[in-house]
Amino acid sequence: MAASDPPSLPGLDASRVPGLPPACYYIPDFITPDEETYLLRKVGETPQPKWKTVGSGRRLSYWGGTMSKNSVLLPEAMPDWLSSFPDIVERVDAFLDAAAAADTDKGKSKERVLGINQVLVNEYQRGQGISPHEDGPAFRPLVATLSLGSPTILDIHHYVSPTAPSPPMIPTEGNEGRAIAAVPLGHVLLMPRSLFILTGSLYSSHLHGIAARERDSFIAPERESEVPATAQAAEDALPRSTNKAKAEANVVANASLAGLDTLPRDAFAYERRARTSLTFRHANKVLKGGAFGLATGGLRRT
Ligand SMILES: O=C(O)CCC(=O)C(=O)O
Ligand SMILES: [Fe+2]
Repeated sequence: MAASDPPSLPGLDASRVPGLPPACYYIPDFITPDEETYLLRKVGETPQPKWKTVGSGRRLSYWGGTMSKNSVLLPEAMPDWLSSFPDIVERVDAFLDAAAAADTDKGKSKERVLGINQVLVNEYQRGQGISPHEDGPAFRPLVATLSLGSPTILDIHHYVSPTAPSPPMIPTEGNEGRAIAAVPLGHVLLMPRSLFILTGSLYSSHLHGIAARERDSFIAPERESEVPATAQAAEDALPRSTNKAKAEANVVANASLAGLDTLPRDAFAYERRARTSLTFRHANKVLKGGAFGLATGGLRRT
């Protein structure tokens, strides 16, 4: 597999988010509540100088190394809290290897499907988001994101062709001026402890972002069958959402994978709390020679 080829993950077919371009996958409860608490505590212990504040105040930190100006990873050892207990880096890598190995050809390959060499931690306070962006060609076109602390909704955006007739657009930031459609292509509900995997054309020719807002409302896509009569009692017990709430709610493409399809098709809302995400990825170019290479290679830290 060339570094730029999206992997095939046949073992994850049942977790593929329907109704979106190829491909993204949603795995609920990838870690336990105890592991979530532990990881949040360790992120909270991050020394101040390791944080970088960006955008509307969101903080981020890099583990495993930082990228040089010319997109080369300047490697550093992964901390124990990501590599030993919990063995989260190995767990994500092994999970993806197993998903690819369901395809017999790929099973013979010794190369890891992702081969995590960097973990990006994003910490969002209530109301903060991340503007639509691509993760870019410096990384293998497969990323896995673990969510901690609060649910959120991730939006998938698409570019509009410059010849499209007066499309509604949103301002672009660093996307070579390409216009982005104002209305996202789709939404994915990211619950705490879930793993979200983004690859293929969703990685390489779409954008993703999180709207800066304090509450999210969402609804499952239309279902083929109506709620069966036997579910009526359960349905009556729940507050019904108004038509207005339904019209304003984000239709979340992974509703069935997140277990929402067992509920009446109502609009749900929640207040966002602080959320931390851990994004596992593979930088394609890594500086060889560690500190020596750094001293002699003339690479500058970003
Ligand atoms: O917080 C997330 O789930 C997404 C983070 C992200 O897309 C990024 O940092 O590139
Ligand atoms: Fe991203």
